[in-house]
Amino acid sequence: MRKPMIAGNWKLHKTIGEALDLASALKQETAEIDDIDIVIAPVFTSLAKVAEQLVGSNIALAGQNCHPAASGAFTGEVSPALLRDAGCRYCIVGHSERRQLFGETDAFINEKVRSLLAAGLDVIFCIGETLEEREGDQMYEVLATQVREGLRDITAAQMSQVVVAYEPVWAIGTGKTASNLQAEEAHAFVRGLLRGLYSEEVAESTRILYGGSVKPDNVDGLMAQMDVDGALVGGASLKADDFLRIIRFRRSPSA
Ligand SMILES: O=C(CO)COP(=O)(O)O
Repeated sequence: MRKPMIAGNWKLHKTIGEALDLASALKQETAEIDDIDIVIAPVFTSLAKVAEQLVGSNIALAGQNCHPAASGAFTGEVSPALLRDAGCRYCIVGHSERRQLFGETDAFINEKVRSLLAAGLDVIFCIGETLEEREGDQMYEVLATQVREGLRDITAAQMSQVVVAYEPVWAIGTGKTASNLQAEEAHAFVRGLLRGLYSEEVAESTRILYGGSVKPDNVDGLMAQMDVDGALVGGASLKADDFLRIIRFRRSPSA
């Protein structure tokens, strides 16, 4: 049984004060929840303060990005060890915004994954196709390449520290969620890739989150899909009420 994960990617939003307010509201309301992994990813400048606020909570902290190097002349970058030092347990890598807006390649993303794992952080590894790729029947090929290249040299044992997030680019910030069926098809395909690259055990134990316009009114249907193990939430994670409703998704009777 895979433990569900609900993660909030705050992207470039919120001052330190606003981040503390939201983290405090979430902490209060999730004190009793222990059957779901809850993660939030504020901007770098808020991490250390939010970490202090989250002590004693059920909420874990994630960085939104990192540089693979441990230290050095990399102006503007943050290393996995520094994220850990700031209180992070996770880091998001391979987000489509990083791939598209900052030109990140599969090879660079792979370097980050390896560096994060070596530093003892868990990885939320994002993949997803663009609308053009989907409509051009390239979706499966794109996902296969992203998984194979992004996870290159990651061992089966290390996969216990990796969560995959399927985020179709056309569904991010657009209000166009993938249908339950579209999400399930992609997730089942990704699980099949993990089966081929690793083993049945790795495929069955790795969590695959869905991301792209997850909202309170569509989370239940998505989470009812067999291969959807959680959500990576952007816009709706910025409001306590919405994010809490997503955390409290209704489980389908068979789940
Ligand atoms: O990119 C996302 C999470 O990483 C999804 O963003 P939205 O939920 O705003 O579509």
